Amino acid sequence: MTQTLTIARPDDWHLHLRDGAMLRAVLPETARHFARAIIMPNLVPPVVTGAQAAAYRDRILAALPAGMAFEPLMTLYLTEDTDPEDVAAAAQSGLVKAVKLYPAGATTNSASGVRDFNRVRPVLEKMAEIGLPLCVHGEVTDNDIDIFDREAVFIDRVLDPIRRTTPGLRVVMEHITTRDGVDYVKANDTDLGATITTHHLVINRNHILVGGIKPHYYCLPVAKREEHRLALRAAATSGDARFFLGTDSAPHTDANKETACGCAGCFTATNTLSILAQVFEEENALDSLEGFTSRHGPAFYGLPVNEGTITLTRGDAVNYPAKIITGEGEVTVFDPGFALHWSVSA
Ligand SMILES: NC(=O)N[C@@H](CC(=O)O)C(=O)O
Ligand SMILES: [Zn+2]
Ligand SMILES: [Zn+2]
Repeated sequence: MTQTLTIARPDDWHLHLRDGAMLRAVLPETARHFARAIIMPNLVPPVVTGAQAAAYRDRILAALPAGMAFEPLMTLYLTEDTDPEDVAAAAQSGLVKAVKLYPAGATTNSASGVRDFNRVRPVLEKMAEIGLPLCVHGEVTDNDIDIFDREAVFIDRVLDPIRRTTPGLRVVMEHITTRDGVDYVKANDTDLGATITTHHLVINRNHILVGGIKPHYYCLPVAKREEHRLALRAAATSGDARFFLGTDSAPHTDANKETACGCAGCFTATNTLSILAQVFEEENALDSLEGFTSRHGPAFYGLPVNEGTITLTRGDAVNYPAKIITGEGEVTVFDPGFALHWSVSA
């Protein structure tokens, strides 16, 4: 018997599209299945102003192949020089749906991020006033904090104080990787949500390191112990609307991944929905998949659920390319380590 599942067309609430030739190559991988995505602003130079976001949005739409529909939901990269009035104008025009906080040095292209959180206080207060969400890369950057502890320490030292001193600020904890992140979200009823990636539901830190180093499993925040992966799977499949899909699909060329100092990021746009269907099936939670991929995110952002649908069909092994060819070089598609058997059709 063929099993099928039709759900509202998904959105991706955390996506890296890059620019130029890379953008042209990776955009169709997302637009094939997703109606909208929150577009991360960590280009070089970063997307800081409303004018830069408008120009980036135009470049994304120009890169979209004919016949494909996709709506980029733009974000601004928060710096210590960000002008609260520029943020407010970009939000009020409908162009910008969130502001992204990168602690300086935490991840790819975060050098222009925030060092002194007091300096962005006026922007955060303006955002709380107008209801514009803050998307947070939640890791401290202190040298003396172990990389596997950086998310939990960020929650205590940075995130919780920001939320306490900025009542009404709506926050998305991006790509949570720990039980601590799950618990923090669950302990707070209002103004807080979290995205969970596809790859953090599949890999733990052993996958990166056991049997040889696997650069294509290296991302930030780095995958943690198995108990944390299980906490993420429980949260994603629970039906709790505070948790929603942000793939964090983050293309880097193989040359930049397979090297002595490799870039962080997993490229999952191509096979995310097949992987997620399998994860939710394994957790006996296929009826919660639509909430995670298509309903909880729009609810948090105050946007309508997409009208279109996609259908997932369980059948023979699904074929997907091992690599995407781009004008900058090849990009390896995330390998979940098991055969996939849910295919996607529009
Ligand atoms: N997740 C990653 O490992 N990398 C992202 C940046 C980010 O989301 O932190 C990237 O832009 O490559
Ligand atoms: Zn990040
Ligand atoms: Zn990211």
